[in-house]
Amino acid sequence: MAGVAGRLARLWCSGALSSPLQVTRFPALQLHLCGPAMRASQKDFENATNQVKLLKKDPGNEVKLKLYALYKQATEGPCNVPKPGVLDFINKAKWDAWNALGSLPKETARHNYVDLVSSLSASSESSIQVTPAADRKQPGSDALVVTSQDGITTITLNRPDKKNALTTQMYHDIMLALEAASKDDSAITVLTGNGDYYCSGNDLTNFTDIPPGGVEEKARSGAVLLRDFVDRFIDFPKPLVAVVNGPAVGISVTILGLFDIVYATDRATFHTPFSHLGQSPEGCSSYTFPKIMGPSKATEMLVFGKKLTAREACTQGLVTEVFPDSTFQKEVWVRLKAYSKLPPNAMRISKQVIRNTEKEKLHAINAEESNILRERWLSDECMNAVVSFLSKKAKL
Ligand SMILES: CCCCC/C=C/C(=O)SCCNC(=O)CCNC(=O)[C@H](O)C(C)(C)COP(=O)(O)OP(=O)(O)OC[C@H]1O[C@@H](n2cnc3c(N)ncnc32)[C@H](O)[C@@H]1OP(=O)(O)O
Repeated sequence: MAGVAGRLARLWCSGALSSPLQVTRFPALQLHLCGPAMRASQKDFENATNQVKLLKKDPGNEVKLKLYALYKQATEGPCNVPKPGVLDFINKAKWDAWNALGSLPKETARHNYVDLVSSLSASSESSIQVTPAADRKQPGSDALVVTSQDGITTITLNRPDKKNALTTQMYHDIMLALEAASKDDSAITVLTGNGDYYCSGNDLTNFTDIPPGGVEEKARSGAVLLRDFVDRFIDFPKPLVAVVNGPAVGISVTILGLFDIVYATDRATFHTPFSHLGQSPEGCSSYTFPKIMGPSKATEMLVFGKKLTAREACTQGLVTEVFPDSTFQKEVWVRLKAYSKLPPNAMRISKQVIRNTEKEKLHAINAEESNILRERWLSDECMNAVVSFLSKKAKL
């Protein structure tokens, strides 16, 4: 290793690697330096298919047909299915678009698809980063989108119409995404939301899916899920950043105490209405919040459900920095891209030094909070609050 590093250092100092033209003399390096503009890899393509799901603006039928045709050509080759009947308008339009690509090679179609998606992302003022290549299994549904670029793996909650409320499937998918991110080659991992909310917390309809074992069984499995979920945040080995793009509620707030950095738009609010819901704190907040902001401020939030503005949360240490909403995405991602270029092993080790002494304690607190919540979920107070929300009588 030292030999390779030394040789590279000498080459760098001699100027041999300073010009992009000269890089072509080093094929192994060229592999790492060629981006989508030169050749769209399978990873770029997969990532583009995920980016499409995050477009904010509907690109219109013509572009959607183009995307469809290029996708089919890239994955299946030239059109190979019978032409639909004239009255089957939609399928005929799709067939025509695909068929029009003739014998365009799969690789060219893949490249054109990536280019098209990239131009749409740039023009859609998406709040989501443009993100190629992610070498990972994608989650089971579109409600979570995982992308990787510039040394940053981004996990995006993508249920904007439900304010990014967390379904049971999403808890599982986030755990899988964190597991993959802990092992991938990114330096930093980000959790963020798509749309006007960061996250409205636990999806209250999760409570309606009662298994054959009844509500006790439901509460037991919920507590196991909660404990596993929070454990992943406690153990996450790399710098973990929350990009809080809007209001945050419930568990999406409590776990912020386990993040290394929390950036928030000035539009964000932080709300943990556990008493209103007949519930009790989770995500280790019964420990991290008093530690971060002192016991009485923590009590205002966790017991009395006081909603904090982003600036208040920053003053109290829960948020690292607040940005004006108009420049939030731009400023935050520029900052994170710069951080992601720092030596990843050093960052990982420094995080461990900061966090490891508390890990055991946090696991014990998580176990205790999950047990207490299991009881709370069976209480009349909690059941009434959930029924009230579901019957549209109550909102926070
Ligand atoms: C297994 C682990 C368990 C961990 C324990 C976790 C605890 C928590 O997270 S407690 C916090 C639970 N969250 C809430 O109580 C929030 C409930 N939601 C609301 O009070 C409001 O929806 C709002 C304040 C978040 C937003 O209000 P508004 O801007 O007026 O928007 P709508 O209410 O019309 O919401 C749009 C749409 O989204 C649905 N929705 C929002 N939040 C949730 C949620 N948490 N669970 C389920 N559904 C949610 C809402 O019902 C609307 O749906 P449609 O009516 O179908 O349009």
